[in-house]
Amino acid sequence: MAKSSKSGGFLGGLSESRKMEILGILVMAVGGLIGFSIVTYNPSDYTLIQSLSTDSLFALDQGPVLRIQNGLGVIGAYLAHFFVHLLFGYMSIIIPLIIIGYGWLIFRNRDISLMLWPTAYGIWGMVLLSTILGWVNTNYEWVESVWNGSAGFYIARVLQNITGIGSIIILSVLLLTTLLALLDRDLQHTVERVKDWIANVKQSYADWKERRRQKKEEKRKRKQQEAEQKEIEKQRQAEQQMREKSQTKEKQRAKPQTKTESEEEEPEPRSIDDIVEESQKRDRERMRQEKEEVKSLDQRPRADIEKKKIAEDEEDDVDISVYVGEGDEQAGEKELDKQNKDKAKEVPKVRYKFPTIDLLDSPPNEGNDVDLDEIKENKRIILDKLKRHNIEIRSINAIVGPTVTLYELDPAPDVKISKIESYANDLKMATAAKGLRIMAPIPGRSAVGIEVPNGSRETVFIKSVLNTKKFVESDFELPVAFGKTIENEVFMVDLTKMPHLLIAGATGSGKTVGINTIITCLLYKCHPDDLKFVMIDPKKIELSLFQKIEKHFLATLPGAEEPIITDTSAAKETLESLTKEMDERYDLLKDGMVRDIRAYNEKFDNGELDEEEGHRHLPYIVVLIDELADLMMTAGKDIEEPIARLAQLARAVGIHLVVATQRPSVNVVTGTIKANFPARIAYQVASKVDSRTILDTGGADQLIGRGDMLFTNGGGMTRIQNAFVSTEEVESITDFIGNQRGYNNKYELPVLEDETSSSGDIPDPLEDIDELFEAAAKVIVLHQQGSVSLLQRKLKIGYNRAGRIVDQLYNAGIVGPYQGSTARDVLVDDEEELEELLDDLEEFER
Ligand SMILES: Nc1ncnc2c1ncn2[C@@H]1O[C@H](COP(=O)(O)OP(=O)(O)OP(=O)(O)O)[C@@H](O)[C@H]1O
Repeated sequence: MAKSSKSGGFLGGLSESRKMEILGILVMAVGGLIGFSIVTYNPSDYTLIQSLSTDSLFALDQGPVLRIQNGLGVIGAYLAHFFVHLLFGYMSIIIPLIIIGYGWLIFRNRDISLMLWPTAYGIWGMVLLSTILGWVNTNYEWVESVWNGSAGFYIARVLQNITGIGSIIILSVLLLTTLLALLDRDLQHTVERVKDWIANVKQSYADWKERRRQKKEEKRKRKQQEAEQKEIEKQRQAEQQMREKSQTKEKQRAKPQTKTESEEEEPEPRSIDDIVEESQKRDRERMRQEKEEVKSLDQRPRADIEKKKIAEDEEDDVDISVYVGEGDEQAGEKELDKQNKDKAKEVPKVRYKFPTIDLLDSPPNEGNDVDLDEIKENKRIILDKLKRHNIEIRSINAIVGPTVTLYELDPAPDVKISKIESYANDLKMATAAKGLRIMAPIPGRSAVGIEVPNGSRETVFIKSVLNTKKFVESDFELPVAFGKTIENEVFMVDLTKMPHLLIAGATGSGKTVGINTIITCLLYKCHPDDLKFVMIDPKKIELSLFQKIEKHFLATLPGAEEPIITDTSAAKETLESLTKEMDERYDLLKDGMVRDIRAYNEKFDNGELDEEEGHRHLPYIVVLIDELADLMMTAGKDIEEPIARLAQLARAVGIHLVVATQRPSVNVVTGTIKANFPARIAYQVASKVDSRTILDTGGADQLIGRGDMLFTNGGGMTRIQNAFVSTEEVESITDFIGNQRGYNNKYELPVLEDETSSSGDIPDPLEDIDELFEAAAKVIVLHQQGSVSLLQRKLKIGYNRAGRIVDQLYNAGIVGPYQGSTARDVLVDDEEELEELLDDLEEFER
């Protein structure tokens, strides 16, 4: 009793944590000693200790005890016998390791439940390994029994008795799954990784074969060229010899008359004037022929000329000619992949494979079957209607597109073209067509156009658009092939030229598919080093598929919880951060003395700009907003302002906006937004008013949905059938990209200065003043620009430190308050004034 109270008193004087530390050390020591006894195990020790009497342990003569080889003496010999011989052989070392693990956690005062999984894995691994070794020992005696111990041996025996030779298969499978689970908790992921690895090996092998083939081909060509060269040389020499021979013969044969005869044989030397005149004659002839050819062609714009006339109908007095555009020339099946493979090699920084064309569905049939009966019927109705209103038509061309057929009417000279438009509703009723669009006149022509939807429409598959020479060979920076025009031509634009795009369309009209088309086009042509997306999706589902390409293509704020922004305040913050990125990029461009991102990247890639000074390769950033209305309703001006600012200025620094909305009302698509988005797409909208809001004219209300769209870039208007890209296709592309390793660090947008800490008043302005404060003040006054990024670059310091210094400069009255994404004003005009201010501050400090 007394003893225990005494010890309690001794321990009671220690803090709880110290007690734990002592306990931890004790536990670790026990583990260490057991481990020591196991590693110094010697089978002969046990026989020896059995022969020892208790007396010998206390005898001064240590003779027999000294023969024990275990490092922990007699106790060690017993312990090692128990763990190694009786239990799991040397594999039992795992037990003391686990004990040490527990000891460490106790010592560090951590939750010992952290050891639960390692304990379970450790014990399981120990039993499994010793059983496998026991199995090997039972059957082949390759290993000594000290490796498996009696328990391992026994379990292996029992297992073999029950399952025969299958026992080793069971053990192998258990070992494999344990290893996989240890290496990677997610087995599916592992399978994917193994598959990916195999694919990479295959790819490398194919690349190697291709390179070898190319080398062989080059060698063969070189040899062939050499042989040809030799042959030519031989011929030349032979001719030379012949000429020399014949000349000498000639001279010998008729010396007196040489002059006249040789003059007759050799062609008359031609003067320069003769040659010029001849070539002019040839040019005149060629131009005459070309003019003839052009005359024989239709005199309409280029797109129209390529249409193929497939039928003519002269049943009544008005001719109708039916044309179907031939479409763009298809590229070879693997041409895009090959080109992309080469492109990927140009960026050795990251191993990246472009999505391959076989991830896309092939169109089931080539082209659209033209329904001539339908065309004749429509012609009859149109003519009939117009005749009743005394409008005479001389001829009709029908151009059959994937979704609609355009009837181009050539009215008699005395017909007032605008009159035809007023009969639109009449015509609509007569043709029973859902969306009938009348162009009176077709811009720039004296013809009237009536677009009537086809009875059966053709789906324009994305593959049939991407796998064309036009797309594959395009050298646009951000090529987007929306789909096909009425002439069946691929309609392609460079997003960098637009430079921003506003999309509107009622729900279900094909906006999301349209955005997916844009992303798909870009993914098939742009390397992740050159392109990042910022995806804002308040509807939360439309863009979620692209989460998988996060590691490659998405740019977010540092520490952002979701790669796709769905929440309004995060959207606002991201847009503001983008304006900051824009400002920083402008600073970089200014510093690099270039005018746009293309020239900047060229200069940087050529090593003309110093990374140390903050220069970096700038990827294009495409900002996608799927549903502007949701953002505008909740945040209004806060969202509108950064969008307008980006739209006004971001073009040169490679930031492009694609903004979509299903509610093209004036409070969503405001004047400010509209003014900054010259390129617009309208899918089907509910009313003419909506159409006017987005296109400044009617027409979108007459579209027929499912990707039927009108595109305008400020000038004319083009009707396009949007290419269809299915969810499954998007999934395969994103899986293909997402399963690759990607970048170690995501592309992060700049952090916004915390308004509260930046503009709020800090009690003591000179508290913890930074060592670089003075230097920073000088830089800022010299450049007359109060920006954090300037300090980062000039002083080579991190963002946070630069931000802190700017706060201190603000408190010292050197720069003005925080102004969102623009740099702060500098309140000190020159160095002299700065010196005075700094002197005052020093005095104040004292
Ligand atoms: N280019 C296209 N070709 C063929 N079908 C299309 C095309 N675009 C859209 N569709 C069809 O129209 C449906 C609706 O398209 P989508 O989801 O893109 O519309 P949306 O305008 O985004 O609608 P919401 O605003 O409700 O999301 C698609 O599921 C698809 O079946």
